Amino acid sequence: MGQVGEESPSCRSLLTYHREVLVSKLRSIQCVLDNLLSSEFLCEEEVEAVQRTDTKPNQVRKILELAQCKGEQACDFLIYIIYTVGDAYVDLQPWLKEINYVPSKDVSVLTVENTDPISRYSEKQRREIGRDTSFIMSYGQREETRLEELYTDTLMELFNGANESLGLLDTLEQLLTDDAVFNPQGETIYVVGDAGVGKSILLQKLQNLWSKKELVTDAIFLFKFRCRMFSTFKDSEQISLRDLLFKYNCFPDLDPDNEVFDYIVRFPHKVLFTFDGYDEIQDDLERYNVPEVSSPDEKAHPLQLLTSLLSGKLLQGSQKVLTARTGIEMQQKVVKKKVILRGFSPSHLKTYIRLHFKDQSQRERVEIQLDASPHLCGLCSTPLFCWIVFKSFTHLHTMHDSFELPESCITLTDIFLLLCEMYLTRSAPPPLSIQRRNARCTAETFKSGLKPLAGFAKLALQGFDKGTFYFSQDELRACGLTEEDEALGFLRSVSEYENTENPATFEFLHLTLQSFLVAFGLILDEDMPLDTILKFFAECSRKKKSSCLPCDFFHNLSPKPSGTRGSQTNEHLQFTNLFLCGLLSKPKTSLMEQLVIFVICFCESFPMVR
Ligand SMILES: Nc1ncnc2c1ncn2[C@@H]1O[C@H](COP(=O)(O)OP(=O)(O)OP(=O)(O)O)[C@@H](O)[C@H]1O
Repeated sequence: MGQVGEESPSCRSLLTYHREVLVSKLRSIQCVLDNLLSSEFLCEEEVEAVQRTDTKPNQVRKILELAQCKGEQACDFLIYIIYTVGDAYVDLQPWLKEINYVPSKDVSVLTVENTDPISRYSEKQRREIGRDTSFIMSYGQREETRLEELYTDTLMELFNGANESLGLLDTLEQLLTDDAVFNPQGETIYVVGDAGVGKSILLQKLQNLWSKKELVTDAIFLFKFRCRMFSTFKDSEQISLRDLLFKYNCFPDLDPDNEVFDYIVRFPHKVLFTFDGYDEIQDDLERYNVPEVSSPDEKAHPLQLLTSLLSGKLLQGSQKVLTARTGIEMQQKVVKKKVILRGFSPSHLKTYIRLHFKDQSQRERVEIQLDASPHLCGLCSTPLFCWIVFKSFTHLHTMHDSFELPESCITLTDIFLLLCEMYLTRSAPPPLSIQRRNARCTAETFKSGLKPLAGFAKLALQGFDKGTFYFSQDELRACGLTEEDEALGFLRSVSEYENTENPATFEFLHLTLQSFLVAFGLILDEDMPLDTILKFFAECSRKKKSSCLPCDFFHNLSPKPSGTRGSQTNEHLQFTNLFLCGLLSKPKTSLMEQLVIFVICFCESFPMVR
């Protein structure tokens, strides 16, 4: 029997005294019925009789009557279900406090299974998010690394509204706390950082911790979005908030009464959102410039739903973490807390080296080389570049005994050339020891892999041209890329929920790689007159000064198909620009000249870059 103090009333009488509260607040009837049935307090016929009863309040009345007929233990167990499945019976938790409910020994030994749609949905999300976030995806399809084996903390600096530093965050969890909130009316935690500094991985870590219930938060639901997904909708498309949440994350099972969505609307603070890559939709937002939505039942364009969520017009009080590249400004009134990611500190870098290199001799070798090259060390503070350098080092070192990292003045272009070289040598069989000793010849590697490289360059260029980041297998084939090429590592597959409207399944490993390949393709194209490339620079710098809408240059080169929208930011063009400079710089001219001559001689073997 439930103990409610010394002179505690029986559970049976509690159900009578508090009938009104119970009738109005007991939701999730199915969970109560399932448990009363499995513990044999009710039989199948009685459960069916409840289900046949017309309204919810009448169903509750019927359950109360049945429990009271069955006796004290059945009533006790009914209250115990409400007590145990707290998530489902949120509204009745104050009532349990009011009656000072403490479960009796008799019912505590009985098993309660949580079959409530809300808890079930939360568990489903945790399972799916756990599965989706356990690996670092950028390692290509054939070589994934577990997040927990490689995730390394990075420097996270807090700022206030006046962009004054408030110091460093000690742990990832502090991101969600109220510390350093400079605008309590704001709704969004804004995380910014340069390309490749680890914004997406930070969100992935946060999501992974949540999936394992290791994140200190009240949120029982987590919805994760990549912002670029919001640009894939047609201008005229309108969807409901419900569809946005469930269709692009996961659907609640066995929820005929829409309880999950109703719960989200009633308890938004139980929801955590992560939105990655706000910079990727800046142009669309500016162009769209539409009023926000304030009703969760109203259909609207997904971009409207996004801005309404971020501002708190929809689901006010839900927690939202938004990432963007440095330089993208958000409306101050929306931001409650701002964090700038600074990449690896020297000690983080040491940890990352330890995690990355299991082989001690390789680890020591890399440490020595990094210590000797502050320039390389500086580049390695950006996790993406660090990963490329380490990955290339590991791979090329297994191919060639003599491989060392470039000693001084290594540039970003060198890093991306190294990455391409690594991918192109990947498909080669493991070298015999005699071959390993042969000197590494970068130009030969590029020549032998030029066909797929030209294909990827063409694909990258087409993507920039159309303002898309996703590619279908047909588009790959049209660029001359084979199934084997897909696995080289340049591309990774897109998560199934990110783009369900679109058959596209691939994206480049990272946008900076796409920028690099665009630059590579522009130079490789023997039909590309020099003045066009020069025009590119002029165009790019003019765009920088003016409105920062970068797509016009590409529009000039080829007309943009109707219905597509340019959403790259100027930064992607700036990266391409930077790589063009790098590839045309003196130290690289010999390699590029050899490749261009090679393309001209064997023209018919290559998918034309343009
Ligand atoms: N904290 C980290 N620990 C280990 N590796 C990391 C970390 N952060 C980033 N990386 C590596 O760097 C790569 C790029 O990181 P990420 O995609 O998160 O960058 P980003 O800041 O989101 O870049 P962008 O703005 O271009 O989207 C990851 O795929 C991973 O290999």
